[in-house]
Amino acid sequence: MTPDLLQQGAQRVAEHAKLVSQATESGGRSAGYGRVVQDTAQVDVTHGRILYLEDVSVSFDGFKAINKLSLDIAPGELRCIIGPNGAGKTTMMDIITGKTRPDEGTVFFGSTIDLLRHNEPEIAQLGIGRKFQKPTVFEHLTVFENLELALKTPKGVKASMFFKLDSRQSDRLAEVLHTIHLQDSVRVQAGTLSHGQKQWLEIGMLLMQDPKLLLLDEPVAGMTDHETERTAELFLTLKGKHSLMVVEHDMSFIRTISDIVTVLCDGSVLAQGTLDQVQADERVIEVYLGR
Ligand SMILES: Nc1ncnc2c1ncn2[C@@H]1O[C@H](COP(=O)(O)OP(=O)(O)OP(=O)(O)O)[C@@H](O)[C@H]1O
Repeated sequence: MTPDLLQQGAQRVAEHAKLVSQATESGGRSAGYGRVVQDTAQVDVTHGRILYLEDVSVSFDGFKAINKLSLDIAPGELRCIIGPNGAGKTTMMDIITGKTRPDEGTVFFGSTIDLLRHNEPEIAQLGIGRKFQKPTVFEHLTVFENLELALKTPKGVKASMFFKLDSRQSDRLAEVLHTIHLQDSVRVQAGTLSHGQKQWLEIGMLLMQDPKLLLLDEPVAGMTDHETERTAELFLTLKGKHSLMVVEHDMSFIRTISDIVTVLCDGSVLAQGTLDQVQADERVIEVYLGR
């Protein structure tokens, strides 16, 4: 980890603390938004790690899908994960997000939050957002409505109907629209967007909740070359403000966005380093790149 990343992480925590104090002052509806921010502000990254897995294993019917997996991610880092089919990439994300319980091992968010003590909704609330491969936006709603919906914290239909964005949330929505390059499509029905635009909208919906860590599974699969380039720009914008774990098979995309690449194989880390380093590793060539 570089000193830059440490500094970015510390700065992010300070920004969150400021937001929390502002949200508490404004109260009312913003208290819902503040509650989410407060949860994420509690992530202790002073040890330079936002995510930490050690000796994690899980078996399905006797088959070890994850085998003594250890890895950590620094605050603000954009980590790329590659590996052959069946390497355990999805299972690793399932474990981090609470969808799958490991048989053994340690999974920490920051240095104090034991993720194995939390369920899926709690982990999302703590500030870990996940994007699956296929876009899941609300096709009959507009881009604006999709983003607005991502913020709706009040429970129940009636509360949801009368939910209105406060000025902080409106600003956030405008900022997210700009980040995902959809400001010109704000009133467009999501169902009419291109595949790439739908993916960006779904990422925008996650960003509305200001996650500390984003897990993205094959984000550019099915995208045009132009959309892939725009997605690389988007991820480079998010890096530093959020921590990202990106699982992807598209090597030219990985080359554009990556600092450190982790290669998974048979449920554990086979190699780690720059893309050039891992691509030159004989073991990696054998199991994956040279297939
Ligand atoms: N619920 C399950 N029950 C049984 N086996 C499973 C289950 N989930 C995953 N596996 C097995 O665990 C191994 C790892 O699967 P996983 O989906 O995590 O790999 P992956 O690296 O994401 O692969 P891909 O690149 O194809 O998506 C595979 O052999 C898979 O068949």
